[in-house]
Amino acid sequence: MRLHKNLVFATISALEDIFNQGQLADKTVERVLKQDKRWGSRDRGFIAETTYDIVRWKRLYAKIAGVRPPYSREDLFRVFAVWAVLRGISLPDWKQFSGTPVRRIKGKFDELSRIRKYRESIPDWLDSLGAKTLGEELWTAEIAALNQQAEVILRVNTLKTTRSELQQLLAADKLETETIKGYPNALRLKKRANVFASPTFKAGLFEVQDAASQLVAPFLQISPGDFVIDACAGAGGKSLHLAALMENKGQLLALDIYPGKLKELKRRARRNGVHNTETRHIDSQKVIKKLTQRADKLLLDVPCTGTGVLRRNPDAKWKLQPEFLDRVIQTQKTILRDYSKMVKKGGTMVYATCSILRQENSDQVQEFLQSDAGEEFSLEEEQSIFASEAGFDGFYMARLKRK
Ligand SMILES: C[S@@+](CC[C@H](N)C(=O)[O-])C[C@H]1O[C@@H](n2cnc3c(N)ncnc32)[C@H](O)[C@@H]1O
Repeated sequence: MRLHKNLVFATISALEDIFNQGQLADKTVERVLKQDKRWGSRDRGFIAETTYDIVRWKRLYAKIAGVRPPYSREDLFRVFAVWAVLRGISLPDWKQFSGTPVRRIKGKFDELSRIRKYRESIPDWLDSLGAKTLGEELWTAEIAALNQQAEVILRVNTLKTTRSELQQLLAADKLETETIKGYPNALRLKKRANVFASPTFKAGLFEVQDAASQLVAPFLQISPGDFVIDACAGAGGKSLHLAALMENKGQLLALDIYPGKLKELKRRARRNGVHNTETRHIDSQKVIKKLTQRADKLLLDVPCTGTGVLRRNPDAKWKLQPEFLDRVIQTQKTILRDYSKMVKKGGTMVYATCSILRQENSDQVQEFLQSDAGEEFSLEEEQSIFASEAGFDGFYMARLKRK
């Protein structure tokens, strides 16, 4: 592979914003990719994938390069050089790369690869917590799996098409896909591509959604005529799936504390041909109170550390702090206590996270069941999905029944 100056410089700018300005990796990459209209898909792919790669391996590469934050441009070029050397890419004779110690980089890599927190490029506190929570063996496998780049998985919008029809339409658009056993509405892209540019996406025939995430809506076991509440709906990834399973019948109420996310949900719902969904902004506790014992089915896809989705958000490894874990655990407790009141007697609730930490998952559910608010509930089924076992994102879901 030959390195092109403008692509490498664009990558360095992206890294500067992410590492030094604390900007989000996805938003930064999106912005940088708009800088030059002449870039083709391979150029864009290089910038996006290299940036993500270096974000993912930041601790390891910075240690090998011997640089510390805040990173100067020279530091970032050194980190970039480590990335290139470890991938066997020969460095061009630009002044930024002069004197790169290729043999030393390889030697340091071998030495640091023996220590998990460097090899997997994770903060000390997260490494200790993961090992304590999951046990050494599972954590070692899990963090390695969470450091792999996520594949592109689509969820077929069954309100508008079928899986085989979509597969054919995508193939006509040069997007080859394959089905995944055990995931009835999923298609895996054989080769990474920008699916959002496809007319099939614009026509609402699919959404991009990880296979593990596609298990959550069916886990709620909804029937078409149900009154369903998705209480932490965000921009509606799972609401759209719920609406499709409901076959546009019954009623789906999507709630969130951020009206901007609900606006995006409405836009996506229009594209998806969803007609049974209403959004409501939670601007006070009254919104929840008014819905007391109304829901046949309630989904609590609560805010969490996102430790199960590090494959797609590698910068979360650096943004996440122990204090955030404590705070989010409190938020989850409050949501479970207050929002569970919306479930009818005889109704069902699913509590879900994209975290692999027990503290946010089964511990929360057990504590809820033993509390006053959880008195009338019993646990019907729970499922922990690990990236190292399933090959998809890490997820947790528990289905509880109200007596
Ligand atoms: C894991 S995300 C939900 C993702 C969404 N269900 C999806 O599938 O795309 C959690 C959501 O909870 C929302 N949230 C945070 N605190 C909340 C609260 N107290 N009540 C309701 N929603 C809340 C966040 O804004 C965020 O959209």
